[in-house]
Amino acid sequence: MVLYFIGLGLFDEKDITLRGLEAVKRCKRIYLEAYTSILLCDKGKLEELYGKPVITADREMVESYADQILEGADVEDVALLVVGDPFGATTHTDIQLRARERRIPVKVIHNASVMNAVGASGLQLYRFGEAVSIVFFTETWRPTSFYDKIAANRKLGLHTLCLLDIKVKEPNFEMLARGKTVYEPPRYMTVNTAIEQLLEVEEIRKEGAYDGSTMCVGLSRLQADDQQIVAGTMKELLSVDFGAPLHCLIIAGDIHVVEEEILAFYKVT
Ligand SMILES: C[S@@+](CC[C@H](N)C(=O)[O-])C[C@H]1O[C@@H](n2cnc3c(N)ncnc32)[C@H](O)[C@@H]1O
Repeated sequence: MVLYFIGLGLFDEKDITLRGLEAVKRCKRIYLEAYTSILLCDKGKLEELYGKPVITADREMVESYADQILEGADVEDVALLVVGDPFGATTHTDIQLRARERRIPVKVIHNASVMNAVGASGLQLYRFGEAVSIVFFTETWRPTSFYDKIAANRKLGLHTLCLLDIKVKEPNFEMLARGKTVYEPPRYMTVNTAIEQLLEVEEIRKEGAYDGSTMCVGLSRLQADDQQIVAGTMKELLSVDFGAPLHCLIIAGDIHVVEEEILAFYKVT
């Protein structure tokens, strides 16, 4: 029997591949990785399409309770559905390794992923450096490891794909202090917040990795009918409304003449 990792694609229930759908129909148990799906996927619509129940697996379950998912996968097919591509920016290494240890065959059914932001932006894959994640700053936690990576990329003239934070299952700390566990609604980082944070870090580090005049491309809701791709300087993009989730950002390095022509179509108006 098989443990399937099945990509759901970038937007809604219609983006699963035919190969993915056939595999889902064979599976006895279907788990949905909750992390990005909370913002994008209507579990009810998936269940209607598949004609069977779908179990939400939060990150904790996927990472720490992989055994629950694997239980019985040696006698029946089990699927783990992941928004985007199963291995796009997350590798699910732990559950894969445990499946292999138990000699459960693993099959991956790929799909479109946030990595398609590269092509969608008109910038060229081979001119990209290391991707970074930008997480929400809090009063006490303002990690800036992305700064050095962006600086290194830009020194080499390379573009940087920035994945933006999603907060799921975040406890309300006031309630926690009163002994009650209540979760905040899920939230996602906008292109605007990402740029504000980036500029704040540049203001502190002052190493000139980028500034308000650095060319960027903001992308939101890729694959949706109302997807947005807008090119402009950091300062210009600050006032663009990118709409509903999800968002990501590309910080351009040196822009090739062909890339320039495509970016002109996406230029902020
Ligand atoms: C961990 S990554 C993506 C993982 C997913 N497995 C994949 O392959 O796309 C999640 C981040 O990618 C970006 N992202 C995902 N889907 C997107 C979309 N449709 N449009 C714009 N950005 C997206 C957001 O910044 C989001 O926080």
